[in-house]
Amino acid sequence: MNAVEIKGLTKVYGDNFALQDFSLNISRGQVCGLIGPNGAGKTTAMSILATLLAPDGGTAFVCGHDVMQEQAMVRRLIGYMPDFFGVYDGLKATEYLDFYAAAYRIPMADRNRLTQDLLELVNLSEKANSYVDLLSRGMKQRLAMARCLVHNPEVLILDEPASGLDPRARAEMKEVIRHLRRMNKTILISSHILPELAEMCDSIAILEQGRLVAHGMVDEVTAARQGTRTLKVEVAERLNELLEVLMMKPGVVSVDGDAGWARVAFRGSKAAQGQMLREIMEQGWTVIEYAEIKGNLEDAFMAMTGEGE
Ligand SMILES: Nc1ncnc2c1ncn2[C@@H]1O[C@H](COP(=O)(O)OP(=O)(O)OP(=O)(O)O)[C@@H](O)[C@H]1O
Repeated sequence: MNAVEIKGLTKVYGDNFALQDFSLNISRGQVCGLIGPNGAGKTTAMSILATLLAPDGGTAFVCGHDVMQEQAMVRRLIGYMPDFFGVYDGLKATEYLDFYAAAYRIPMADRNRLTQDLLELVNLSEKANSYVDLLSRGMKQRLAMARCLVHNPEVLILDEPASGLDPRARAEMKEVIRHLRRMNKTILISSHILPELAEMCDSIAILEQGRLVAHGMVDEVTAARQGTRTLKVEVAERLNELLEVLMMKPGVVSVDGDAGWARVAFRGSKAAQGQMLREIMEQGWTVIEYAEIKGNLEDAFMAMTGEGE
């Protein structure tokens, strides 16, 4: 049985598909990186898995339990770290963890040891008596990570745990995640920072506009992406309409718009690339620039997920 089984998940807001027929399996003990640009649907997928949001279609199971039908069970099995969270003023780090441990009904006699162990795990022991609102951002993120571990969950759902951290704080966060991996936790972790995720993940799933565009072991996805080129298509007018048209063209993997130009992830022959240019010109666009954005693999990944320039 997979630790996470997502099948055909769909979530619609008005006429915007936050998730469209999204399927993903994660085996036990695996670390899966969920990559995508802003608005791709990562938080939506994670909120559904965390039982906090109902999908409009599809199913999701955590260790065989249905997130819609067996919410209490699923909540015991998961540790969820949201992308935004608050900390309480006037609580020290130990009190903060103790509060959450009490909420999970951990016996009082065990809580002292538990909070100490968790603080050690996230390398915050020396801040045990510091007020949480006075901790640095990186420390708060690590404390939040400790918080989602109080009930020793099987599966961790970490929504951009490294966002906004400086390189040193990111490295510390990575170390914590490596440690959790060694503890055989199943982890779904989202990020914009693919190279960092690739290092610590077994598999990678790439979401674009609510759809899964690639999924596999890190090496497989990396190899498959090597055949993908990023094209710059600059037009004089009607960019938004062009984005929609391009999305329908053969070979186009994803599209997003920038200041006056479209960034197109394209997989296909040079002839197909030329054909695409001919078609958009025939459809009335004045194309100012049509060029391949060169870069290394990491740049290509970043471009694919809307982060590259
Ligand atoms: N409550 C909501 N009401 C309306 N639209 C929403 C709501 N929540 C999310 N969306 C839309 O759903 C899409 C997916 O959003 P989501 O937050 O899941 O993306 P994301 O990949 O987590 O992005 P980010 O990297 O910015 O956190 C976006 O287009 C977003 O605007």
